[in-house]
Amino acid sequence: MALIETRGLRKEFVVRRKVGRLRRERRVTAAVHGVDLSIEAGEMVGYIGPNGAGKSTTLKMLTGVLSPSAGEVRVCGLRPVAARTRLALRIGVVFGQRSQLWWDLPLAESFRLLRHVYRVPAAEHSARLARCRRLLELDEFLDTPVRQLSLGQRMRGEITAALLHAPRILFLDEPTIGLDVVSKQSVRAFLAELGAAGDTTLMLTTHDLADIERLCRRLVVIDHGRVVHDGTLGELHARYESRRRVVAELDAPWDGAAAPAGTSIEAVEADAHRVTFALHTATAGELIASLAAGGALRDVSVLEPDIEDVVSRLYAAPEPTRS
Ligand SMILES: Nc1ncnc2c1ncn2[C@@H]1O[C@H](COP(=O)(O)OP(=O)(O)OP(=O)(O)O)[C@@H](O)[C@H]1O
Repeated sequence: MALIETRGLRKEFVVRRKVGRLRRERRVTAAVHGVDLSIEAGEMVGYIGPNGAGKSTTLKMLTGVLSPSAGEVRVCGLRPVAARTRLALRIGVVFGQRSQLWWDLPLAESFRLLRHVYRVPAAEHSARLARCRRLLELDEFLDTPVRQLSLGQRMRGEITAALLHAPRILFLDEPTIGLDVVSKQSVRAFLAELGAAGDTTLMLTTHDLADIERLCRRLVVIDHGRVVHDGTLGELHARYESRRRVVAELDAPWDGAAAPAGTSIEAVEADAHRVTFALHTATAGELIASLAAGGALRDVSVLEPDIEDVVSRLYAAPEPTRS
């Protein structure tokens, strides 16, 4: 059985709306609308979607915070709500809004308390903590009360806290939100190493697609509570016909000729000295050879398809074209 398994997972919320001065209307909305997921041990899965798509609601059901309205869910073979305490020993959770640290205590004290909460043998605990201290560079603020930590420092503390009991799955809800560039890179590098080691399964939600590019081979996209894509980033690019591009810098202005076979022209800039080609069936090599044969080629760069671009097209796609 997969480590995370859902079938027809659904969550409805009752929303009460004021209508006129006295009346209240009661409406049921489905935040998660029949999600099927199967995630194997060791996978690193990005769970993305526009605002209000149902990402956090799904994570809450997977971690036992919310009970589903319908459908089946098993995480580490357990029903999350019914077996919440047992599940807590097998999963780690980092939800940006909620802290598992003690606000008034130094970070190191929170880690010490968590060792007792999870009953982790001292030697194992200190080995894991030492690794996080080194990789997440915690030492300079270990003795600082949590309330005085910067967001980036606290997030590094939260990730450590979630890992000290060696969970099989780490769930992260927006782990890099609000962090500066350096902290983002440090968190991503750490999670990449954690995932590469293969013994922790990662599932993360994010609006920062650089997180996905860096960390996740598999991408599950949800919109209006339904899964609209489940596959690799490469498959997403193929499905939305993302193209590699070649930017050619020319000695002489582009003379307006047709694009070489298997390519199209996307932009002509810098007084026609810079031309951007999209590759359809031609390879970059064929295009460059053809331009070089024309004589005026000074420099080229090849641009990989842009994840922001393909995801914004996916979010904007009308309902029927999604699968
Ligand atoms: N407790 C609640 N009561 C009523 N509606 C809710 C509740 N929690 C979430 N919703 C609604 O369910 C939908 C999905 O919300 P959810 O927080 O799961 O989205 P999300 O994909 O995580 O969004 P974001 O990217 O903005 O965090 C939204 O329309 C939201 O307003």
